[in-house]
Amino acid sequence: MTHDTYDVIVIGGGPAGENAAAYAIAGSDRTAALIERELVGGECSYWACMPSKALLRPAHLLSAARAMPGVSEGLAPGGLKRDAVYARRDAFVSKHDDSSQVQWANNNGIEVIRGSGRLAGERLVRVGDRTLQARHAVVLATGTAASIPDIPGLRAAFPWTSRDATNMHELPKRVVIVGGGVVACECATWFAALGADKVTLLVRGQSLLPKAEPFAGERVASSLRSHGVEILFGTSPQSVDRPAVRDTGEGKIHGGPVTVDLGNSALEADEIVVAAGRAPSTNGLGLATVGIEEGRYVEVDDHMTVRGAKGNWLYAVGDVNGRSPLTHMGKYQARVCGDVIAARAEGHPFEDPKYRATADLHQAPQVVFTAPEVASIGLTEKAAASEGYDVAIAELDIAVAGSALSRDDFDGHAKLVIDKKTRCLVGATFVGPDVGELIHAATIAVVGAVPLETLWHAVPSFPTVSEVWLRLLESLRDQ
Ligand SMILES: Cc1cc2nc3c(=O)[nH]c(=O)nc-3n(C[C@H](O)[C@H](O)[C@H](O)COP(=O)(O)OP(=O)(O)OC[C@H]3O[C@@H](n4cnc5c(N)ncnc54)[C@H](O)[C@@H]3O)c2cc1C
Ligand SMILES: NC(=O)c1ccc[n+]([C@@H]2O[C@H](COP(=O)([O-])OP(=O)(O)OC[C@H]3O[C@@H](n4cnc5c(N)ncnc54)[C@H](O)[C@@H]3O)[C@@H](O)[C@H]2O)c1
Repeated sequence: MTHDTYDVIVIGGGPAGENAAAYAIAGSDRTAALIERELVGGECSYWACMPSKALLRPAHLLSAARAMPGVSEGLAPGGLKRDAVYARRDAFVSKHDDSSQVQWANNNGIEVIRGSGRLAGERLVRVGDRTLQARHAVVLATGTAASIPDIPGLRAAFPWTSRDATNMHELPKRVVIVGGGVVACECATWFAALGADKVTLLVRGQSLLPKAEPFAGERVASSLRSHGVEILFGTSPQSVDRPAVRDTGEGKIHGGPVTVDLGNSALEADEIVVAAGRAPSTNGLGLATVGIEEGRYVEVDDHMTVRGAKGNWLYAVGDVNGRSPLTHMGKYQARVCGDVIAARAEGHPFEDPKYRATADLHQAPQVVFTAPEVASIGLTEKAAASEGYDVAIAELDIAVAGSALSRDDFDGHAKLVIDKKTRCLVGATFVGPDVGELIHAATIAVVGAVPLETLWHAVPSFPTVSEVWLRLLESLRDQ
């Protein structure tokens, strides 16, 4: 057995782990090991953000082209060319070859160790038959995995998860999706756009995207329906039956037809996709060896230090801490974490705001790449009320010169949530084509605590979709 010592050991080489390692040793002679059991780059690069957005973008472009006189007439008949879309997606996931990310790590002084890492006591990590010792810090960045609900027959039916849906090579003609959250809505969008005959969403609640402003879920539902997607609210599978299950590989149809019992009725499909949330990848991580409970999100303070572990050497960043399961917020936490590790290692004070994650709980932006897109930052009206804010609301359809020019069928809606006491935004939501590009202005207004009186002087260019800001501010002039 060999013992190796590093200044920093990171378990999990997704976007959060990579950034924590890089920031913790940047500009120093500290050493870092990054332990990864699959591919460096993590879920985001190969099975989540990148492939899903690569599948969705062609659908958005085709829809915009179809709505534009002078362009639509020149389009070839039929829909998207599936093989070309898959080929571009495969390029974005580097055909599941992580050598360029390993090269990036090496160029930044990080040693990549292949294998499954687990804690073995204070500052000790086991990987294979090696025991590694950390001088300064161990960072947990192991992410999450898809949850499979405990529905009789579901697991045995070998359902698709988001890994298969994002890496699909075969299109199930009839597909049932369990869930009504972000993954379910994005998946339904690309299945319909790529030519599935029947897409059915089984939503146990009464709305899509329940964490967003209600109008967002309503607009996405109405658009999905207009593309032939059936949405069954208040519905959860009672049991699932698939007599012929085959391990055909990722993104290939996993056997014969699936029957989903809905209680009063049954549905038959060629594939069932589970999009019912995520669970933290902490089982087998050895948390018990340092007194932390396994199988739960790892709780951290704002420095990303794990609560309950003595001695300020154990950190957790990204999805595994459950604070804000988005790539950009995991990377933000990783930058904070890396800077804190560096400051502690060098004996510097770390009182400055850059050493504390303050934006990931209530000031996180998110773009859901459905058609229409849903872009939001901060608190919804309901969340602001439950946080005790007395709020003013500005809300209107996005109907400005810029939107009319961008596409003939532009249909969008915007809402601002303003704290009456400070006259600053605490939340904003935009729904419409390409509104993802509007959200950073709102993020700056929320995080920068820019009062309405100052925002008035931030004049949007004519004719852009951003002119909606002027309309929203005008609607607040008497409040
Ligand atoms: C379908 C889908 C689409 C998404 N789209 C977006 C999007 O558009 N934008 C966005 O911001 N977010 C999106 N997300 C969320 C995003 O993928 C996650 O927030 C992000 O991947 C979290 O990064 P992470 O580094 O914390 O974890 P991960 O990316 O999950 O990486 C964790 C890594 O740790 C490794 N690992 C786990 N346990 C061990 C161990 N014991 N030893 C060694 N290695 C281990 C894993 O193999 C993995 O590589 C999407 C998620 C899904 C499912
Ligand atoms: N564009 C993006 O930013 C993006 C895209 C995809 C995923 N993500 C992130 O990835 C994470 C996972 O997304 P998700 O959609 O899987 O989770 P989610 O929490 O957004 O949605 C889960 C859905 O599954 C349903 N569900 C849960 N258990 C169920 C059960 N037993 N039976 C029936 N339905 C059940 C819930 O009611 C909910 O509708 C989220 O944090 C999301 O923000 C982000």
